[in-house]
Amino acid sequence: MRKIYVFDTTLRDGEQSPGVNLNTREKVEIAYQLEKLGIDRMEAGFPAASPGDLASVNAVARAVKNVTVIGLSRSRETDIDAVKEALQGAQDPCIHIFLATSPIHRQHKLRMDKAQVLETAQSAIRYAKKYFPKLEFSLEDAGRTEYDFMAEMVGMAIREGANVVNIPDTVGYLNPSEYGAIFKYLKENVPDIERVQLSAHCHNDLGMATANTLAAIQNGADQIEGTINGIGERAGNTAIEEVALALETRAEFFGAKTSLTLSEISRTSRLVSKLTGMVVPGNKAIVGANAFAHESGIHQDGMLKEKTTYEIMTPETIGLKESKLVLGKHSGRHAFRDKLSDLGYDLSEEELNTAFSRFKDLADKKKEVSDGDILALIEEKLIDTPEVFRLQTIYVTYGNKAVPTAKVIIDGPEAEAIVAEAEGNGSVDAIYNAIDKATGEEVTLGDYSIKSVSRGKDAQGEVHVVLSQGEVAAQGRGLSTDILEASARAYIDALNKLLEKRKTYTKRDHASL
Ligand SMILES: CC(=O)SCCNC(=O)CCNC(=O)[C@H](O)C(C)(C)COP(=O)(O)OP(=O)(O)OC[C@H]1O[C@@H](n2cnc3c(N)ncnc32)[C@H](O)[C@@H]1OP(=O)(O)O
Ligand SMILES: CC(C)C(=O)C(=O)O
Ligand SMILES: [Mg+2]
Repeated sequence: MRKIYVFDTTLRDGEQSPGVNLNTREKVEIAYQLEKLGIDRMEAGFPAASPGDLASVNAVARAVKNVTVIGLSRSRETDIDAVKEALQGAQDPCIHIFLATSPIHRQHKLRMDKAQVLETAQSAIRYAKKYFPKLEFSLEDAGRTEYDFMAEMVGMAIREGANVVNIPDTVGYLNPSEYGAIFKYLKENVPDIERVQLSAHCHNDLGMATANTLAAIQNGADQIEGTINGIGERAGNTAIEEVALALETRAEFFGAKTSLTLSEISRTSRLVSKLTGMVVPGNKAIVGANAFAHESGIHQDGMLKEKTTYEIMTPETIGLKESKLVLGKHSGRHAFRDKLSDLGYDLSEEELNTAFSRFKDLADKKKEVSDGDILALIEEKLIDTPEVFRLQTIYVTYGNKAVPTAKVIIDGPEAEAIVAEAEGNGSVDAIYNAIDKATGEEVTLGDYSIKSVSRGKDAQGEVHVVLSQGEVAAQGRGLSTDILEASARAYIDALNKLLEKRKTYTKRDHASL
């Protein structure tokens, strides 16, 4: 299996993401984690950019031991001197010099012709080579550079002693076949090309960074450059984790591998996201929260029967504990039963069907149904009290300067709809007064409490009430994404239990008479 070297530039190109600014302590923390991940080379920053970046690169250079530490430099002696200073103390230092080669950059940005670009790069490499045995040279915007000029620049870099030559698609312009073709062309047309490693550095402007990087590997690239989570300038860089997992998962196709410790990927991703403040989208390949999560019933059923039906990689590979079967409105009975069994419930087919239909009602109202939701739903269902009264509808009118009113429609003992309206000193009080009117029962509210049983804006509220009537008391519980509805449900639940208890209380009383 061919080894592909990993050049991580999270701390340099990644930090160029608008809004990201890592201080020295944060850079060192990420650097230690990258070292654990097993990257081969780490670009720690651009020392000429600021004294702070120079100091950070130096701190990283002194901290990590098993990784080549790299500093970026323009083709200028002052920048090279800054890298020299920054990499003092590094075990294995390397300088990375770049100069743009495309006609657009030559004409508009550098205002140089081809000969000047060649000469500027050549003298920079020559100067840097006096201090750095290891040197990488990048042809910035190589992707939009003429083939023959690219070959000329690469040939010059080889003769001047570069160890790695990087062919960046700086603006993410190319497609995989075009990018792959560049590597093939250079391999076939540049004398002594085998004396250097060729590197791929892609940007994701058209969403093709990973595909382009893989195309480069297929066409002979020895090194890939990228960042964790694909962060970076504009739409970002190639996401290292994507390339590493593509090579791992399709090893038979690519015949190449990185030497990353893949089980550190998830941890590294979380750290980079936390310290850069760049949130990883849920659907991001490999490290997104949904990358190993399944919500649809058909997929969950497949997963429960055989994981390879819907997972081409295991979550354990990247250091996650397990895949997630998320219960939501698209879930089916198989996943629901599995969740209940995890929670310690073994329901009969009939109980399961009832619980499942209540779960679907809840799932229609909530994005994700949590374990807490399910426990509440099941426990509520298992208490087998006849529903003398059943809540149909509530309407509440509330204004901080008006008296709250509530209207309830309740199915009564004969399944008849009873309508009642009442006022109260709050919305819940108005609802409870309306229920009292509708049911004709005189009860005393002893206790009322409310708590959230799940998280987020669409969390379910669980209301507990205690009602009493003479010596008989009963507690009830109501669950809903709306706390007023949960309050009404709890009240009616307690009332039904109270009526049931009252029957046995009266019988026992009569028996003892
Ligand atoms: C594709 C990439 O990711 S390249 C890396 C991009 N990263 C960064 O730019 C982050 C760090 N940069 C910085 O802090 C600043 O740009 C500095 C300190 C490097 C330079 O700042 P300034 O001296 O104020 O110059 P400024 O950034 O405005 O302009 C860049 C200058 O460098 C020149 N330049 C650009 N690339 C190169 C290069 N590879 N080699 C030599 N000169 C270059 C430009 O032509 C321009 O020169 P000019 O001033 O003669 O017109
Ligand atoms: C500095 C170079 C390698 C770069 O980041 C790019 O061209 O994208
Ligand atoms: Mg870049």
